[in-house]
Amino acid sequence: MNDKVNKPQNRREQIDQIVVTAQQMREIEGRIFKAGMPVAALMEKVALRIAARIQSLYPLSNRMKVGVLVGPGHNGGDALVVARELHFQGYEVLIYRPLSKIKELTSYHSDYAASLGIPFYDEIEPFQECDLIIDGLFGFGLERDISGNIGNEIALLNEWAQPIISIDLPSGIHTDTGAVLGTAIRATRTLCLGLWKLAFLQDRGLEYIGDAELIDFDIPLTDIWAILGKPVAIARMTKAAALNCLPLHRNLLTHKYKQGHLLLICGSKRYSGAAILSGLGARASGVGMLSIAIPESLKPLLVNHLPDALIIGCAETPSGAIADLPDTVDLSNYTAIASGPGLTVDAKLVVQSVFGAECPLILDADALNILAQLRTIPTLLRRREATVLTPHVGEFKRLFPDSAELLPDRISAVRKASQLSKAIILLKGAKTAIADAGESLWLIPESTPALARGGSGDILTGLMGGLIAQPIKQQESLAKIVATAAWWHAQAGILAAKERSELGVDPLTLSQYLIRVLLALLN
Ligand SMILES: NC(=O)C1=CN([C@@H]2O[C@H](COP(=O)(O)OP(=O)(O)OC[C@H]3O[C@@H](n4cnc5c(N)ncnc54)[C@H](O)[C@@H]3O)[C@@H](O)[C@H]2O)[C@H](O)CC1
Ligand SMILES: [K+]
Repeated sequence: MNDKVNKPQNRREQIDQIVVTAQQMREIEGRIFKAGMPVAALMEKVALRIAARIQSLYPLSNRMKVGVLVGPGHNGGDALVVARELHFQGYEVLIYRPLSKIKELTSYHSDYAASLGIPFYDEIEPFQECDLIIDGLFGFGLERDISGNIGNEIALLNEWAQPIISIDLPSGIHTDTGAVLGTAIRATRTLCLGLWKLAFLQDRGLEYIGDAELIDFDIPLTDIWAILGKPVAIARMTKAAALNCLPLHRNLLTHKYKQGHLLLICGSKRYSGAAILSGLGARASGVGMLSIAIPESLKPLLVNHLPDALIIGCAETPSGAIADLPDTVDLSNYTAIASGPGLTVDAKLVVQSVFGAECPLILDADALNILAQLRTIPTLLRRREATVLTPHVGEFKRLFPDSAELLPDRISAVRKASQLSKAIILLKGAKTAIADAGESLWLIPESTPALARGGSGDILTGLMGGLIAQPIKQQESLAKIVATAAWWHAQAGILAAKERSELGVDPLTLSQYLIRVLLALLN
């Protein structure tokens, strides 16, 4: 066996990037059972790790009262094992079991818990005095809306103040789409079991999942690859994955012309700040050379803020937008071109003029709105080099109205648009998704609401353009480099929000925290 694959830190890094549907989880676990692992033994193994984690989060203190919600399936089985173990550790445990018809293995654990004298209830009232609730009603076996009495009791639970820890998924959340099926537990924290479920990467599940963490239970990588294949269709962008695409180490013999040359086309009289912000994002990327094409009248402003960039003054339209690039600009000089921030839709000609560029082209903001006014997909299909689009949902709907019908399932929507247009599409959101027609779909698992403000997208455009322009290790796909830029941008936002509060992450500050993220990675 290749010990590199099973070396713990490598294994855990690989596990952390994997995302599965309910069906894939079932098939992976089916391989484990087929290989001889008894279901009861796996439940015991998993649930003991859940119990240990809960005790570390909520150490026993003066007769802590813990309410355990037990559903009809193995999620309930897990919860019953946890209830038993907390009981033996001295917690005062109450069990809520609303359904009489339960799976056989779950019924054994239920009988044993009752034999220990743990009280059972079929209504939720008595749980109001609990210090902690453990939610084992439903896991990835939820098949339909939660209805009837359980739904009412969940609604009541959500109004109470005590913390709720959900096992595997918040009960009521669809494993794959993150949608609420009828009603759902609003968990303080969710302990996802074995492999990240797709719901954890969908915006919709966010407010029900709370803090998310993975409880690993040693699923062999070979069982995972056997079901998911390699490269996996959907991957979480993690620090380990990003490290390979970040400009952390430079060749000692390098010089500025070997570190890439980005052309940024941005800004207008109306939106001069966007040009500065995208320039700052590009500078933070470490790109060797940065050229910024802006309306001539903004030149003194840009030179003042970015003296290290080559500022190209362009002829202006009557509204103060870029009319066109000067004839002296030779697009073949650049290793990437990014266009969009602050352009306004009057800059139509210049955006069209770069579609022929023989280097990766990143389109954001008004460049996307201009593209949407043209025939989007035929225009993109004519490109011979990679095109990266970075729309938020509104821009996405204008660009790809058909694919947008799949929303709010963002993963399906962005994947379809990428397959139709052959472009790499980054769909912004609480869980940003990056789709490439042929490759893995990358998801950014963590972000912060602090980034939801004007200007942070301009930083991302510059950062991404600068990263793509650099000679990153060849074996990394462009989609992964795009995902790395989004991950880097989100990590800078998270770090800045931690130190300055969510209100303290203005785009200028954000650009300064980008380098802080690299420093943290290097130490
Ligand atoms: N499979 C394993 O080896 C392991 C599973 N783990 C845990 O088990 C659950 C998945 O268990 P499963 O029994 O398949 O599903 P659930 O526990 O989620 O139970 C659903 C159960 O309830 C029925 N049902 C579905 N929808 C509804 C509804 N709306 N109302 C009422 N009843 C409903 C359905 O028939 C199912 O039987 C997984 O999440 C883990 O927690 C172990 O942890 C690891 C090994
Ligand atoms: K649950």
